Amino acid sequence: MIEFEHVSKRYPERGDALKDLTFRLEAGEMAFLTGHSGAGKSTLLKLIGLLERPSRGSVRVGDDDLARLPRRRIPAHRRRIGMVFQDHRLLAERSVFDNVALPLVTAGMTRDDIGKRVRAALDQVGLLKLERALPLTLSSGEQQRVGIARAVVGRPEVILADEPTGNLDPELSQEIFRLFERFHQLGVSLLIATHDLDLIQSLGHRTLVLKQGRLVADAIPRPAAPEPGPESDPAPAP
Ligand SMILES: Nc1ncnc2c1ncn2[C@@H]1O[C@H](COP(=O)(O)OP(=O)(O)OP(=O)(O)O)[C@@H](O)[C@H]1O
Repeated sequence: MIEFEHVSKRYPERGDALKDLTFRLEAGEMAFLTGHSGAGKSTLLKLIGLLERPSRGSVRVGDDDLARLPRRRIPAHRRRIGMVFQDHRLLAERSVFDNVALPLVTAGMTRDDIGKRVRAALDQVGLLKLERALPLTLSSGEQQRVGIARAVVGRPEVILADEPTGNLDPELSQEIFRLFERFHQLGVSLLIATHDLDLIQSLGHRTLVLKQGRLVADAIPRPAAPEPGPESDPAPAP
């Protein structure tokens, strides 16, 4: 569960990025976050990952009020969250395996456990055969799947994705969103910031819309009505 209560975020040099946001994402829920460039999407995700702190209001993740989380528990909090970025942020000189292993190495896991977890994560994203490859030898869709494997390798409760398909064509974007839906079916909570309105519309999950830092809509989009065909044309007058 993620809960924002009257959250505002002000960057001293730029002013308000988020204004009085209140919403709740239930455990296991999948939702999209959309809005114009500069609307505050990345800032909202950063508050959940504790990469930024709110200026006002409270953010809760599970039982934790993030403002009261002791410093020593911040690494454990970050491990509950898998982050996926538009630009993958992979280490170019390290193999796919090493990139995915990184969060587990940082967490001090044993080599055996790391091997098992990394291969399971690569299997989930369909990249088991490429574990020795270097990221730059992969397509952008494959690189993004490595980024997703790295995000899920620690078995997070929450996945936050910031424009994960920003660099991908529509077919690869579909593939990435199908992967996210699979994690959703496994019980992971997901909040995905995206500009891809067609995909949002077609998938029919809850969508939060930000405009200049305010939450201006929170609803499940209905699929677009089909264009009226000839059979639905009104009968000609006799
Ligand atoms: N570290 C920062 N320091 C100062 N201002 C920032 C910082 N990060 C974001 N901002 C400002 O906060 C506002 C919201 O930015 P944010 O990146 O959250 O929007 P966004 O909706 O993710 O945009 P985009 O879709 O372009 O990524 C913008 O005006 C931006 O300039």
